[in-house]
Amino acid sequence: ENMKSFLLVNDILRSCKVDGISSKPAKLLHRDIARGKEKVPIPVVNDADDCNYPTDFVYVTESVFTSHVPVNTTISSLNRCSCSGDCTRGSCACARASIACWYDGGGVLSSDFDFVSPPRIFECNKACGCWNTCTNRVVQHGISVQMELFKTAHRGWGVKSRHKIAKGTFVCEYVGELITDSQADEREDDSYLFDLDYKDGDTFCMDAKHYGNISRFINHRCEPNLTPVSVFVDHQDLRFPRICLFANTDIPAGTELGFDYGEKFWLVKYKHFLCDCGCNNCKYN
Ligand SMILES: COc1cc2c(NC3CCN(Cc4ccccc4)CC3)nc(NCCCN(C)C)nc2cc1OCCCCCN
Repeated sequence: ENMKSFLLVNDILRSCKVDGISSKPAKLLHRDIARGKEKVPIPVVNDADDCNYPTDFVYVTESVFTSHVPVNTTISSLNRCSCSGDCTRGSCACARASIACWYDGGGVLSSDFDFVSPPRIFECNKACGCWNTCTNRVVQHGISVQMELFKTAHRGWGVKSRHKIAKGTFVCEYVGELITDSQADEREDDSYLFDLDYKDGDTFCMDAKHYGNISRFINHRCEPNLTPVSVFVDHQDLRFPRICLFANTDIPAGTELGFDYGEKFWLVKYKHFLCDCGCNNCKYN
């Protein structure tokens, strides 16, 4: 008996042996902030302070409405293709509506994709003749990049990649509560707004404060590694583009993700705080 308990204690001591430097492991606060709603888990870690994981929002995987907004989602209004094989050729109507099918076989934007002024992408949809596996279907298959929600030292929560992300990879969609411009004008906390700038008249907005996904935690970067691209899938109502964040460069594992929030954000926020993105050409500090 003595020998057994000795070996047990010995085992325990060995397992919690402290190496030379006390490299405190990051505290895992939650194994999946999406609670299984995404294809991949999104763990929450915090080795910056004693805050718990965020609970002041509802995790949703697609944008939601809290009041009636007239979006045309009739299948008869959908432009569709009648491809039988793969939708990469110029003959695919959806690819043509996007100017070209910008995705390569692996679901990654081709190297000639214009990240400076990106074209709208019309993915193949529920009315198309092609297979669900066709090349022109990427954001509709959801998140496949492994990310982690982590507490930054001075910029609240942030999102980092858990593996290398190749340039052109779809990372995540900025989802939230779809509201009108005038409703947005009444929102006291505008920290999670995203304008769906559509020229002709009624502009809409997304507010990820109360309803959102992992994108709501992605911070601003003056040298962004993500670029928002407007994508249409199961409706083609141009007032409501799906804002999809794609890697605009190769992103090494463990790198914080960020996109350019733009002038409008900083016009409002620079009175309250300056940018702390740490990039060489930081524009707002
Ligand atoms: C801080 O960043 C943003 C603020 C925004 C905003 N702020 C208003 C300011 C006035 N108060 C007024 C107010 C103050 C206090 C109480 C109630 C109302 C209500 C909110 N309003 C609108 N659109 C609605 C108005 C525009 N239209 C009428 C010109 N869009 C915004 C987009 C922003 O970033 C976008 C990029 C960030 C991406 C990541 N999140």
